[in-house]
Amino acid sequence: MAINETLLVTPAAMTRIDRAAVDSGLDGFALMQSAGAHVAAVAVSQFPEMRRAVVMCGPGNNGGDGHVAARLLGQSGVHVVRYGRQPGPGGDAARAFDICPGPLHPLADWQPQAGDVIIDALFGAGLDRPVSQEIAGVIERAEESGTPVIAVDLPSGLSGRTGVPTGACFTARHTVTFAALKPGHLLMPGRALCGQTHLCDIGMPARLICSDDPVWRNHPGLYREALPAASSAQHKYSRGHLVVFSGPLISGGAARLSAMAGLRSGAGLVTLATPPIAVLLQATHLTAIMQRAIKDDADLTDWLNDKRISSFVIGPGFGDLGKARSFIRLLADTGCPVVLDADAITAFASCSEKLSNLFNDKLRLVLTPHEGEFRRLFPDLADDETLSKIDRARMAAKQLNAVIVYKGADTVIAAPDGRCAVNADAPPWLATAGSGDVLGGLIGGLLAQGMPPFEAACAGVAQHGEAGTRAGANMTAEDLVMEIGKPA
Ligand SMILES: NC(=O)C1=CN([C@@H]2O[C@H](COP(=O)(O)OP(=O)(O)OC[C@H]3O[C@@H](n4cnc5c(N)ncnc54)[C@H](OP(=O)(O)O)[C@@H]3O)[C@@H](O)[C@H]2O)[C@H](O)CC1
Ligand SMILES: [K+]
Repeated sequence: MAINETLLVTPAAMTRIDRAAVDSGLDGFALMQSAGAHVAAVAVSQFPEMRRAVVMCGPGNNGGDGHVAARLLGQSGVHVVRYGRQPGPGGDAARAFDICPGPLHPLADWQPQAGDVIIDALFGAGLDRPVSQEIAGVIERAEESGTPVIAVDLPSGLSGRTGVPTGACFTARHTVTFAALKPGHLLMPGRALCGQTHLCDIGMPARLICSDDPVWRNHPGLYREALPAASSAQHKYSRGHLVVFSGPLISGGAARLSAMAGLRSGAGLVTLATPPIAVLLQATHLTAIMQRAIKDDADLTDWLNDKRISSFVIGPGFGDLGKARSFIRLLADTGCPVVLDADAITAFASCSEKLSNLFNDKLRLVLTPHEGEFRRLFPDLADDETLSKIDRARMAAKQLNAVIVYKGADTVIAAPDGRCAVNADAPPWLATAGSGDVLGGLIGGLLAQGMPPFEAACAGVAQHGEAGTRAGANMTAEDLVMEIGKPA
């Protein structure tokens, strides 16, 4: 018996798991009884002031969980009213319906009353189309009346695969789900529509909660063993040398944030490669970070003969898109890991194939696009509404032979071999100017210390979130940088 807190299981995979459980001799009805009991327990504990449990039941097993919850709530003295559709004969849901006393009213009859709490057991993993007009009307009434909703497995209307509603959708205060989370519980807007998600153990054996195409919640198990270990035998060059490219006079701050983040991540040295015109200005701001004046391709080619450089970050505040493209071509020839952010991503807008040819020797390219930058590079993927953010990131990673860090409140990290993680632990105040520059530098610094790209990206995203949490609301990107590398 278990839950898996780090594996994300699609609704289709969860259906296969359910089937495997029953095939292996487990009692499907017992799983449903346990699911319904967890729902009832959340209702009672979260809404002690509840006057009426309004249990809305759909035709499938999600509805079955609802009938179980209704029966248990009734037995514990809660006033229960049930709405919805009777399940077809023969299955577990029919059994749950049969043993739950009291009438089942047509859904459209529900009129909100003070003290109502809705238990939404209309659709869960089986949702495969937009909800009907009738249900959309009920959802609207629930919203207008402010009636709190507890969703069973998923808020009805939300795709558990994509995290995007198929049409109208409940907004839940709590969602009670079972055995493992689905992508839709973490991807936006799904995570917000779920409210607080409770992952409950219903007795599914741990050996069955698996996937042949795993997507993970970002967690230390993905990168812990690859983290750089400080040793007394090291000198500064052996701890890695990160180079960050600075833009012109007006936008040099972004590269400074990246450089500081790289240094705080543990890299031994960080050098800003700065256009000559901005060297003096940057020098007034820098202490531990070194500088090298780099005017053009010739300067850069000359410098790149120095084999003590370990990784590069280019893009934050860089400005000149043509220059970015030609610099990136030169960086590709070094064989070192490279992080492309901001302007370095935009530099390949609608011509991502030019980039894919440059880094196809081994995995050493990391891109950190936000939504707009991703769309610029991959307009077809961004516009394909059948794809989830996970699908998009994975396809982009494959196309470019790169690790894609598709940023947002639900940052997705994908590698070309299909490895994929969703980060859901960053505080909302990370969405602030300069925060992305910090992330790029942090990942660049971990790469400089020899971490492989997927692990460096997962660790960088996690450490970025942890630093944000320590820095607190209203932090600035400067505050964020100073929290990197501090103990949790
Ligand atoms: N994870 C577990 O271990 C357990 C999960 N349980 C619960 O089971 C549901 C999944 O149950 P399932 O019967 O597979 O699916 P649903 O109840 O979500 O949907 C049932 C059918 O509804 C139809 N459908 C789908 N979308 C719509 C829509 N928009 N409008 C109308 N009808 C819709 C569809 O059937 P059709 O024949 O009409 O196509 C669905 O098949 C899971 O979410 C958990 O709550 C178990 O109880 C315990 C174990
Ligand atoms: K539901």
